[in-house]
Amino acid sequence: YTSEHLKQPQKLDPWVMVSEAVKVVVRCRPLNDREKALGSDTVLSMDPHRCQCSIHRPGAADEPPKHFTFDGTYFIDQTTEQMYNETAYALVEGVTEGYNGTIFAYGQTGSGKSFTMQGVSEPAAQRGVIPRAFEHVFESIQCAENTKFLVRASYLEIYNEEIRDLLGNDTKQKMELKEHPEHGVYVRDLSMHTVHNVGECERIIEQGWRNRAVGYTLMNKDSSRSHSIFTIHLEICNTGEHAHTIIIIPHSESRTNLFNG
Ligand SMILES: Nc1ncnc2c1ncn2[C@@H]1O[C@H](COP(=O)(O)OP(=O)(O)OP(=O)(O)O)[C@@H](O)[C@H]1O
Repeated sequence: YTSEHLKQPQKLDPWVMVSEAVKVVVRCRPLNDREKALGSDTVLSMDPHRCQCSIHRPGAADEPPKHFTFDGTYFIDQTTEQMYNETAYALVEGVTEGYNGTIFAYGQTGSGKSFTMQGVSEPAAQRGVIPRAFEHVFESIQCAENTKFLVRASYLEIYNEEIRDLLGNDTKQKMELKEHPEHGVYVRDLSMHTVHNVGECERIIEQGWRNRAVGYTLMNKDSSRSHSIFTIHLEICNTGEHAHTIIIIPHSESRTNLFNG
């Protein structure tokens, strides 16, 4: 977080919510060119061993910093590779064993959600959580013996509190949210697409990305209204178990090609 974020303290409140099933990690991005040009201070420091981050009030050197503790802290010099290996790896591995898992990126516009989730192709250590999860799932499937997997993907967008199927025949159609007594909340008639390899996953996510509502990159009221959920559903044949991982993809129209852009 930079001094600009501190001007909106309500953005900092709901951080600490840790239980056995939920892990919260925080990542700090470097100052961007605009912030450097404005002469902004870096107000955050991190102690990775204590998983603690400290925020200093800009221009108040005498004031003690405020400390917040997380399950993991990633400062500007740490990579998505490191973060994936330490936080996401076990969750995705669990999915291939029949557990559900969710990776959720939360943060103010421009804070680095897309950078972390979709990532960049170069350097390789900064490839995103999503392409890493695809590779991880298909590698695990190939290594599994005596087990067959059916992998399907769905992709929806919530915009202005309306749900749309980004991979459906009519991507403008408003979808209905339903609740099943056993399986919980689901979107009726959401399309599911079988995928056989990483390349197919990447193509399908690109296709959905192009179908998203546009015009909400800037830090304005519309930005917070758009959320999208990409889900990989894994059906494991020999046990009859069903599992799925849900990956929330942050909104951004600035990246036209998720994996090569
Ligand atoms: N860890 C990082 N290292 C280097 N650059 C980063 C890092 N995190 C983010 N950036 C850069 O900061 C800018 C904003 O990041 P990004 O687009 O990921 O934000 P966002 O949270 O997805 O924003 P929005 O909600 O508006 O879509 C981008 O130019 C991105 O490349």
